[in-house]
Amino acid sequence: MSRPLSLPAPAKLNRMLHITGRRADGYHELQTLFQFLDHGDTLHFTPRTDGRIRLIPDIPGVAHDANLIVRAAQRLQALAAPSRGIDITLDKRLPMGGGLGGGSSNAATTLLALDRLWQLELGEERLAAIGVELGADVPVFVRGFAAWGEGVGERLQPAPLDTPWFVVVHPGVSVSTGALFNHPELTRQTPSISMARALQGGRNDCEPVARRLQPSVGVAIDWLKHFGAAMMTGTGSCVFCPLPDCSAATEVMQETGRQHPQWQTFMAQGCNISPLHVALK
Ligand SMILES: C[C@](O)(CO)[C@H](O)COP(=O)(O)OP(=O)(O)OC[C@H]1O[C@@H](n2ccc(N)nc2=O)[C@H](O)[C@@H]1O
Ligand SMILES: Nc1ncnc2c1ncn2[C@@H]1O[C@H](COP(=O)(O)OP(=O)(O)OP(=O)(O)O)[C@@H](O)[C@H]1O
Repeated sequence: MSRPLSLPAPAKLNRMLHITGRRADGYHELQTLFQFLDHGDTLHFTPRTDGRIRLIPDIPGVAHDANLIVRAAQRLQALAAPSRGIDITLDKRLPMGGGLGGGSSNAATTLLALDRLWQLELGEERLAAIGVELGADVPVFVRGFAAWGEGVGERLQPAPLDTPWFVVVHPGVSVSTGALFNHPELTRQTPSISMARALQGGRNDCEPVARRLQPSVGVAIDWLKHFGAAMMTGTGSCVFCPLPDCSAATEVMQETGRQHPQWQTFMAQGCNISPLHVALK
């Protein structure tokens, strides 16, 4: 059997996130700065010739056909010869529903991997268009550059972000993206700003509602604020704090582990080119 193609599915952070409006279909218009982390899941792809799509292992609580990896593979299989199949092994490291975009990143890695392995040559624009139907964060992972995102996050332009180290905390609870976006107290009318202004620093409009829905999110943000400009990513529940270098991040991580052993904590560096795209080069 041939060796599998192994590719990363990195996490993303929303370095700021403003909600500027709500579309007729209920989705919210955002302005956000996306950045990748050099930390995430890994997927291993081995082609089959019998048209089967297999995922090993399935994610507990996520039905096979609901898994974004399987859905991404099915979308591309519809554009390929019917004999094209794939075995996909998933090493999951990212907490689910944590605002790190793990599911979207898994889907994007699958789209780029199968485009290559099945020689479809669809290109990133087409893959991003397929991806946005799977999840609002898929396009940024397909494009692979740190970005200023508008619309629902699908209108992207490169953003020259700084690349600090981060300590990321999952405070042991999850925030439902749907419940947060439907909450009556959500700020939905932040005036639009320029990317240049956003790069000077911003907030996450989802934070106050996330604190209400899951008070542990607020505890984690307030803890990390002792060390730097901590905030929440996406709709939570993960929170992050930028630190100047690896040793500062190590210290904060160790102190967090001592004081809050119940939280899941990791550290990683921000990257403006996705580790997926580096691996595919
Ligand atoms: C908030 C972000 O994390 C920013 O990066 C993403 O936009 C969320 O993306 P996601 O988790 O892929 O979300 P989706 O699976 O597309 O949407 C989940 C649900 O959240 C709501 N939703 C999502 C994104 C958005 N811009 N407006 C919304 O109102 C919708 O009710 C939707 O049914
Ligand atoms: N391959 C997958 N990995 C993770 N979650 C998946 C996957 N496929 C489907 N899902 C579903 O998607 C939900 C959201 O997962 P994900 O990890 O992307 O959330 P998130 O980090 O909050 O993302 P976002 O920042 O886009 O809101 C999960 O709770 C799960 O039910």
